[in-house]
Formats: sequence, C-alpha cells, structure tokens
Amino acid sequence: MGGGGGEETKLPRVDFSGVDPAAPGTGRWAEVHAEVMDAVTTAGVFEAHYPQLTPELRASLFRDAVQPLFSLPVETKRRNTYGPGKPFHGYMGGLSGLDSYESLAIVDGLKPAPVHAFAELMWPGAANDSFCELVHGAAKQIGDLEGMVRRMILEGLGVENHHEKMSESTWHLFRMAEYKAPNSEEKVTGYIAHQDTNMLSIVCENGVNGNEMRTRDGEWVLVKPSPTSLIVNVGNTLRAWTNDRVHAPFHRIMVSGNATRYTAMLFSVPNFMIQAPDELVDENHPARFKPHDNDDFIRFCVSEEGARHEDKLKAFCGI
Ligand SMILES: O=C(O)CCC(=O)C(=O)O
Ligand SMILES: [Fe+2]
Repeated sequence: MGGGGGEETKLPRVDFSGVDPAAPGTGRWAEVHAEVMDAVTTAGVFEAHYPQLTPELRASLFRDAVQPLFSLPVETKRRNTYGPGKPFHGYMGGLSGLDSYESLAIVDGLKPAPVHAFAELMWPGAANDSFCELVHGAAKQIGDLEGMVRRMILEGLGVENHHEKMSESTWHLFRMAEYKAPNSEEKVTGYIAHQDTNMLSIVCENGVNGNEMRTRDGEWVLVKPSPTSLIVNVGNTLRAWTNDRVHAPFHRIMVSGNATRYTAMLFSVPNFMIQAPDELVDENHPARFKPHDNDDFIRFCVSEEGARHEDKLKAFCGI
C-alpha cells in the first residue's frame, strides 16, 4: 500500500449487540470493554457492530430526513447558524476546494427541543414530526453508544469515577453531511485530512464509503463498515483529557463514482476545562498538555497559526 492510499483494510470490529447502556458491567460488557481499549489505544478508531440502530431506521433516516434536508435551497440551509465565533456548530458549505461537501448540525441533538427548533428553521410552519422522530431516534441510539464507549475508556484507564460528572457537562453535536457524487472514477477530496477536535465521534454512513483513516504507519486506508456498523473514532480532546493514553487518528473523506455519500454523525463535546485527572499523571506519564478550554483549542485549529501545525494539540498546549 502506498501513501496515495485508499487501500481497503479491516478496522478493529467490536460487537455491541446486546450490550446494555443502562447496565454497565453486565452481560458481554467486560469482553467488549477489552476490545474497545485495545482499539482506542492502538488505531484510535474501530467499527462498532450496533444493530440497536436498526437497518430500517438507518435507511429511513437517510431517505426521509437527510436527503430532503440537503435538497433545500442553500439560503435555507444557511439559516442553520449558532452565531459567529462557533466553528463547526452549524451549516458548512461552499468551502474552498471542497465542492462536493455540505453539512448541517444540531447543537444538543440528543434533546428533542433543539431537533424541533432545527426542523422549524428548515421548514417553517410545516409538519416536521417524522423528521424529528427520525433524527432524534437515531441520535439517541448513537448517543447510547457514545456513552458506553466513553464509560468503557474511563473504566479501562481506572478513572470511571469521573464518568458521571463528565457526562453531565458533555453536550452532543449531531451533524449530517452530503458528499455529492463527482461522477468520475477520479477521487476528489470530500473533506480534508484532520483530527477531530472533540471527545468521541461516531459516523453512520448511507452505504457509500469514503472515510479514509491514516494508520500510525502513515498509510491511508479506506474504512468499509458493514451495513450494521458505525465508525467510532477518538478526537484530540479525549486524547488531551487522558494525558495522551488514546490515539486520535487523522482521517479524510475521498469520494468517487456516481453515488452520493451521506453521513449522520454524533460528536461529544466538553463543557469543562480539559485537564487530565491526577490519576493519569505520574512519573511514567508526565503531564503532556496544559489545561485548556476546548473552544480555545478549536479556534486555534481553524486559525492561520493552527493551520501551520500537523499536531495541533501539541502545538496549542503541549508541554
Ligand atoms: O462524514 C464523514 O464520514 C466524516 C466527516 C468527518 O470526519 C468530520 O466531520 O469530522
Ligand atoms: Fe472527522
């Protein structure tokens, strides 16, 4: 495999069927937990087999909610904004060099009211119950997975005592993206290579692949999740909070062919200062990052200065 990449590979695959978010530690939890720890400390990404998000709901989410949303006029989609100075919070499109990419995002997408408010903004005065049910239903299922994975990671690092407090001050961004089919065999960039600037990211695809992950050896590999799988990856925020115990992989979206790629994603975002807990800092693991506000880190990532650095977290707050 060469650096030009996009070769297929198998990511670690973790089977979450029957794992109950409401009953941590029971059933297959321990076995799944070990696989999650292995994946996040090595590749930083895995495929989660998660039939709790049913194939019917997935299909309907893309067909009846996500696709109609992207068919709206761009002026309408641009109403999806949460004000200035909040990169990644709302509509993204018309980005230089990313002709095929557009996305919309709901802040606090796990809660019904923000989903309703978003739908009302897109289709004022229209019936939008079915859109809301689909989006909220899918977000809720994906949110359960996010909570389980995050809890397992904290358990694996021996800091599960922080989980509840962390969850209380974590919010979720639900983003829907479209990568228009380029109608060519030539691959085009749907989204440039980056590390995520949040805790955990979970991606649900519509069956059209395009997510390429950079392995620790520097090779780009195409992720081909099964139709019942979601892609879970670690972001730089969790890497910082764990004092560098987990890996935040670079990834990019490359699209080709005649099918449009749609994704629905959930990002967990902190509302607290990012500082590794004392338990994760010792002689063998000296503090790697200064305590910081994640919003400041995000602003750095999108700044001119940030653009000059590959490892933006280290450049921003590395010790
Ligand atoms: O749409 C996707 O497949 C993932 C996009 C992504 O990596 C991101 O929005 O951070
Ligand atoms: Fe990403």
